Amino acid sequence: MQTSPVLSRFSLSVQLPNFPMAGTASLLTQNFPSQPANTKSFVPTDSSPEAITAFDDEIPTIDYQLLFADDHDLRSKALAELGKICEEYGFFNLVNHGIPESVMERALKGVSDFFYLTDEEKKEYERKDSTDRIRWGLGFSPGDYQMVKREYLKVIPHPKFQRPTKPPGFGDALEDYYKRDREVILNLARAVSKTLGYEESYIEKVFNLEQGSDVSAMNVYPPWFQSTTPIGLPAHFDPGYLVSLIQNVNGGLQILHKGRWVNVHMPPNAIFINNGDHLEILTNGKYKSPMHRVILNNKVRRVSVPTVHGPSLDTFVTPAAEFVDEFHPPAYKAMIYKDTLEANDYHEVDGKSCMAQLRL
Ligand SMILES: O=C(O)CCC(=O)C(=O)O
Ligand SMILES: [Fe+2]
Repeated sequence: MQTSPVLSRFSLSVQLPNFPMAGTASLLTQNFPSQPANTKSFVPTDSSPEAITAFDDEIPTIDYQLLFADDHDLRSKALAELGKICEEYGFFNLVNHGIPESVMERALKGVSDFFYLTDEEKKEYERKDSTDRIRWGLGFSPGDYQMVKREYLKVIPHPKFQRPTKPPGFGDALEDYYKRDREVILNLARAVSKTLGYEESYIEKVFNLEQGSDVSAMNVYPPWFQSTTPIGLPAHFDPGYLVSLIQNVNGGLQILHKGRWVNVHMPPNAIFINNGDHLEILTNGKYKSPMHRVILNNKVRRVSVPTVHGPSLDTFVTPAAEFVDEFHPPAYKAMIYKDTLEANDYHEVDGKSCMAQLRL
């Protein structure tokens, strides 16, 4: 892996102009009683320019086709590489995954268009209950609910996708992408099972993926949001076993690797994958879930579509016996997947993590 000694500084240097809050101004005067009461200890307290700098280390790449190659040697080599990356990094760019660029573009365009709807139109999806299947909302600055950093739309692609009905065609575009994304992730889970020494259906069975709970929290980070800090989404971990992410422009996502922040650069048409908390629990800490955050960029409007792929809601997630012995005692509490999400009030991506409660 090539390591750049050069710190790449985001050009914003925290001098964000006081642009008017286009499109969201009226929302800011409203009360959002269901916002999280706190953002826990993962919120970085230091958001000075130095604190948001990150390195441009190379992000590992996995060629999806090679994981399933007919050629035994090619396949074994690719699986060995996948295992090493899951253990040493916990994230990678997935290329050659077979999802047509047009499918990804259509989904991203749909998300972008959704966020251009009027506040009135979007408010139909404002949160009413923590289990709402489609939910739109604003992400705020830690500790300051006047300071908007991002807008999000959350949907549940699986087990039962309930499509947003506007703008026209958006639901279909999402459904198409989610279907293909899920296929890729299920195959990836098979490959990951093998890297752990199990038969390929291991994760599928132990997490009951037929009824697997997938959650997609689409985001837009417009450049005009007023900001005293450049953090668009505070540092956090994702639940689930694997998380997939696509975006419309490169840059903004940073991930913690070996104690330092790394800018996530994605080649065109790649899908960014990271281990989720529940893969970390299953492997008793072997395949760790990486901490990540989003830094605002005041030049571009960035849209991202992360999808958390999780066990079925009733799965009792516990470290697998194969990863526990007298030298490796269980490092995590066992808990039903739904309860871990509920303990977090379903705010999977708002700077909180179930891991704090699950680590022993
Ligand atoms: O927008 C991004 O790049 C990342 C979003 C994220 O981490 C999340 O939604 O969990
Ligand atoms: Fe995340």
